[in-house]
Amino acid sequence: MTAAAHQGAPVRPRVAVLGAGAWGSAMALVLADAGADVRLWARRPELAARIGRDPLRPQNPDYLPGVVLPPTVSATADVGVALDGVELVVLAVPLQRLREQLTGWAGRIPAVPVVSLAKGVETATGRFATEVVLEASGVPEDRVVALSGPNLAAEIAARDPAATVLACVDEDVAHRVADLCTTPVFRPYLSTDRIGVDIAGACKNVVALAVGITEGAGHGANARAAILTRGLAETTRLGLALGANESTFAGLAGVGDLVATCASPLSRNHRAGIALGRGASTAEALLAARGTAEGVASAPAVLARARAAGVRMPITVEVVALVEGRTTAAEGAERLLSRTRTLDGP
Ligand SMILES: NC(=O)C1=CN([C@@H]2O[C@H](COP(=O)(O)OP(=O)(O)OC[C@H]3O[C@@H](n4cnc5c(N)ncnc54)[C@H](OP(=O)(O)O)[C@@H]3O)[C@@H](O)[C@H]2O)C=CC1
Ligand SMILES: O=C(CO)COP(=O)(O)O
Repeated sequence: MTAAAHQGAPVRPRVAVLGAGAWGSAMALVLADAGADVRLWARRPELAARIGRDPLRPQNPDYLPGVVLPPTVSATADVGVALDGVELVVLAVPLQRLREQLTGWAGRIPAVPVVSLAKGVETATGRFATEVVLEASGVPEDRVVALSGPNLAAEIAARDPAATVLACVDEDVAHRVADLCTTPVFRPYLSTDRIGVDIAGACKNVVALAVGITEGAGHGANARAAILTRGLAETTRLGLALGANESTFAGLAGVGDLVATCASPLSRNHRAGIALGRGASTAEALLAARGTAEGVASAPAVLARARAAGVRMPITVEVVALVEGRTTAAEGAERLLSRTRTLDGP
């Protein structure tokens, strides 16, 4: 027994956050505020060193400039150190890099709940985030949790109030994770629709690109609302075809995240979309995003998955054509407006 436990001091749970970008660092802050000792893994040793330079005031200037993390967050570039003795693992690696990281960590992830933060579709396989986690880590489905919702990292790091969804086929596991990350300003809701939450998160980045494109092309609030709403309709259609619950798309991970991402200048996908709408190339738009804009790589994979399932996603079709340099924003808008009349709803 430790000296602290002898003296009756509460033992803080230990958790690992693997990935020290904006979202991993912001979630490290949430988990520490909720009472955990957090090991934040950075892939670059120099970033781990920079985060921990003043251990009483850890900071990640690369991704959350100006934010002082709680002193119960420590950074390391050694994944073994990060994972030692933890009761929760949080994966905060961008989706296109997730499989290679998980493969490298094979056999090292302890038998605890594993939370996936990524929002996207793997280009090579068409797999959504928790599908990649299941395949690449071997962690059983009843321990894999998708966390998604309107959660712009900079606002979370500023301790502005937010809500999120924790989805796991085993609701008790989602409850356990919620116990570890609930704070006075961060409120998780629970779901058992893991795949629905994943689909909602991946597709909202594509819709955020489309809304940004509309904005960058100079169109107003009516056009943006139409793209957001019809983007949600096609996302819901894909979700239903892939076995998700319709209610997920009306919830925080669906419409909630769309509203936040499509309205906020903090969203990297939104910023990339605005650049594309103004005529920038995809490479220029990715620079304008200033961070990971998952929608750009994910859009073709979403479309491939939709086509395989026989689902129409006309907005995604136009985003893909623009990202691949095969059309302009104006031509895309014209095609969307002249489509055969259809019913409203998914
Ligand atoms: N930021 C946000 O507001 C939110 C993000 N998300 C999702 O979270 C996920 C992570 O995004 P976020 O933290 O914002 O990303 P950032 O752009 O802030 O950070 C990128 C992270 O990816 C790492 N990285 C880059 N290349 C590789 C590689 N080859 N292998 C492993 N790691 C690599 C970077 O490490 P290094 O510094 O060493 O290059 C860094 O930790 C995304 O799927 C995103 O959609 C979800 C909700 C909110
Ligand atoms: O997912 C997010 C907010 O919920 C972050 O959006 P971006 O990746 O577009 O910045």
